Amino acid sequence: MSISTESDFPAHLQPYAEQIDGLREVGRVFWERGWSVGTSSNYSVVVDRNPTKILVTASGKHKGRLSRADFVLVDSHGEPIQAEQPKSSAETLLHCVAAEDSSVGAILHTHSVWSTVLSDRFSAQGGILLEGYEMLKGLSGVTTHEHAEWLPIFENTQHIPDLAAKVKAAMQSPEQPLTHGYIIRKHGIYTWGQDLDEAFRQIEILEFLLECVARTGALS
Ligand SMILES: CSC[C@@H](O)[C@@H](O)C(=O)COP(=O)(O)O
Ligand SMILES: [Zn+2]
Repeated sequence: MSISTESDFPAHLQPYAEQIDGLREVGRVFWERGWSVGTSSNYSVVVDRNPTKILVTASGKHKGRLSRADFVLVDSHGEPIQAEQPKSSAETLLHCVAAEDSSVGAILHTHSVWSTVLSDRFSAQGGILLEGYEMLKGLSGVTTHEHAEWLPIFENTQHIPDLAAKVKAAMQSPEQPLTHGYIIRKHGIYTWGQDLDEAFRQIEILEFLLECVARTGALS
């Protein structure tokens, strides 16, 4: 396991030490829960809005063992702000499209077993309906278990700009805008919040609800 020291903490990232340590803690917790095993997942925090600066995990890093150097600052188009940084997440553009909403301050992506399994099981329906659960109230703005949460499923692809364009259109859809997140088929979940705490809480709630759906199916 690599242990980071101040000497390998790049100077341009040092102003963001708090956010970086928050994202490293997310990686440790999600790894322990089996939601971010190996190099899967990516996480980000919006650290500036004028102009937009997003701190995102570097690509291909073990998310349970992120060092302080395993982060990249990108602009709103996913381009690195500073030269000589590691490569940012292969899915950086998915963070950028979510961050276009000015109320979004943090974006989290997990590769849990339940979201992966259910994304395939429900792909023909185009999404998963989560309704009737008390735990729905853990999602921002939801105040009753009678809420019906639609979690859309997008086809997986290795061409992230295409997927980012589809997610962007869905986020701006007047009929059914993406509110709390979405799933990528046989891949994982993306969610977000106004800050890292809110995004963390939302992924916990979504993971819990998906496990309920999956286990309910297994019982019938
Ligand atoms: C285990 S490979 C997973 C990747 O292809 C990708 O989906 C992922 O979540 C992590 O990619 P990364 O480029 O490290 O951010
Ligand atoms: Zn992924």
